[in-house]
Amino acid sequence: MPCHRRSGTGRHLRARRPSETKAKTQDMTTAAQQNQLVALFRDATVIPVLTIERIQDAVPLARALVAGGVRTLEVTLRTPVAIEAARAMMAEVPEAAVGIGTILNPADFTRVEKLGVRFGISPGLTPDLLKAAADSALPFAPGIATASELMMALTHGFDVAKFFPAEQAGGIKGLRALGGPFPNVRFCPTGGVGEANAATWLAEPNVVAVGGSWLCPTAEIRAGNWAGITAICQRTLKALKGA
Ligand SMILES: O=C(O)C(=O)C[C@H](O)[C@H](O)COP(=O)(O)O
Repeated sequence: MPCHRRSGTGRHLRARRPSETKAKTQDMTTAAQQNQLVALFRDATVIPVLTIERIQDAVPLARALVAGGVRTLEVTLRTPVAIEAARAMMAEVPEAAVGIGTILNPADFTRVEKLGVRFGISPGLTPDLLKAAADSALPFAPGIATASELMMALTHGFDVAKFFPAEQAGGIKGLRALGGPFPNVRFCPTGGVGEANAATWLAEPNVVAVGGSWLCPTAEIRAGNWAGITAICQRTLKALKGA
């Protein structure tokens, strides 16, 4: 599939900086990190976008998702307990591959890279955020909705991107149009993806995974309906297997 080719942006190597908790080493390139991310995303297929309001929900929620076969989790920085929630999930639910979403600026990135999470995601990008991410060892997928944003991401070596908001920013037709000039970019569409259309998105050759909140509705989290969340995950994965 053409989507497996790398864009070959030729990342320069950077020296280890002792001040960073998780330093980028001399033999590490952004391209290698992007390949790690592709492997993780492909394995995940679906990535729940989690908004955790109460710290005590973090571990049972992660367990419910893992029980439903969904192991790669995006904890968004939308709530004050997000960082603590990610820490608790990593400590108590080692089967989960925990990442952080809604990274909006370099300060967020710095907080996140110290956590030891598997990946970072943002809904959009800024030059400062891309620079922070390119200097870091943490695999990162910037959010893009336009060709210009994608070009900026590529300039910094990022050829795996979150396409956000996927449905609202052109849907499958929009993604296909972007695939023309950028055949080597791999995408994780998020925003408006759900049980009804996940398979359609995943059938696109340049889509490595889809993300969304449908796997973990706020109402179910608030109600502590962990069995219900497990059931949504199982139903979704079953439908995708049959697709
Ligand atoms: O918070 C973030 O970091 C985001 O980038 C946005 C989320 O990924 C989408 O809002 C999820 O969209 P829905 O699945 O339609 O709810």
